[in-house]
Amino acid sequence: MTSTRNGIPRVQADAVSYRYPDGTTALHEVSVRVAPGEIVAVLGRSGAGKSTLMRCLAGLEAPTSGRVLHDGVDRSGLRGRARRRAHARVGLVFQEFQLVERATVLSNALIGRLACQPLLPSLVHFVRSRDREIAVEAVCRLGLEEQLRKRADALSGGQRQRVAIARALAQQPDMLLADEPVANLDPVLARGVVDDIVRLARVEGLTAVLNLHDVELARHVADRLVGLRAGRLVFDRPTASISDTDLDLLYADSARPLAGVQ
Ligand SMILES: Nc1ncnc2c1ncn2[C@@H]1O[C@H](COP(=O)(O)OP(=O)(O)OP(=O)(O)O)[C@@H](O)[C@H]1O
Repeated sequence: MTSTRNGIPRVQADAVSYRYPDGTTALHEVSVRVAPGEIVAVLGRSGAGKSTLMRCLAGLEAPTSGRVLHDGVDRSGLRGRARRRAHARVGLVFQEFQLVERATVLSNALIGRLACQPLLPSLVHFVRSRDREIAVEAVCRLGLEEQLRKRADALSGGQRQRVAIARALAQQPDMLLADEPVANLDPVLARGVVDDIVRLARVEGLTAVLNLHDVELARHVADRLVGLRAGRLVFDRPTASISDTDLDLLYADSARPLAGVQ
């Protein structure tokens, strides 16, 4: 458990359980706290509940029981503009990039700005010059200035994911949540993109929570590792304190006992 100087985590899950409509319970009373500026990687086997936890932390799903607090506040009751503002504070990056393929890099980044606007201007795609500046700056920070006017479908996989990160940064979030952000990329590109996310998070003082399949990469970049197994929290500790044995047990066949892991 990590707390900030004033004791309030950037995001926390308190005894979060999540059950899908078909009855699958994906999370069982998971509690996690992430301090401002902290880089946390979520690990676990396929089906362990990583994406579900990410979606709960992002506020995209409401827990079946338990609660999620952002800066100490439960945002689930927010509606309208307050809700949009709250959502804009969390920048999301997904495996599938989710770009508008036929739009330019700049237009895709500008979508991040629309998330910060009141509903009406965003519906008519009204773009203020300040929004454009912020979007251009985000694209440049990802090293894509040469590609500003290119269409998203004309970019490589690594460049496309960088556009998705630029879109998230253009929201000027205080937290980045990246759910398998590099699962579609080769290992070298994957490392480059994750390094970019972490570098930018550190420079901007952003909190970052990453769901990563590559354990070594996670160990390399994260301050803390959260291990999930069959929807239950197995560990949540500083990276340096997680041993190979902890990781072996996290990924072991379900028939094997979990004794000794905490
Ligand atoms: N829409 C859904 N409806 C029903 N069950 C679901 C749904 N999405 C996920 N699940 C189930 O919830 C559990 C957790 O899934 P989740 O996607 O969170 O795991 P994960 O650790 O992210 O897996 P992966 O690494 O394969 O993406 C799994 O048993 C999965 O089958």
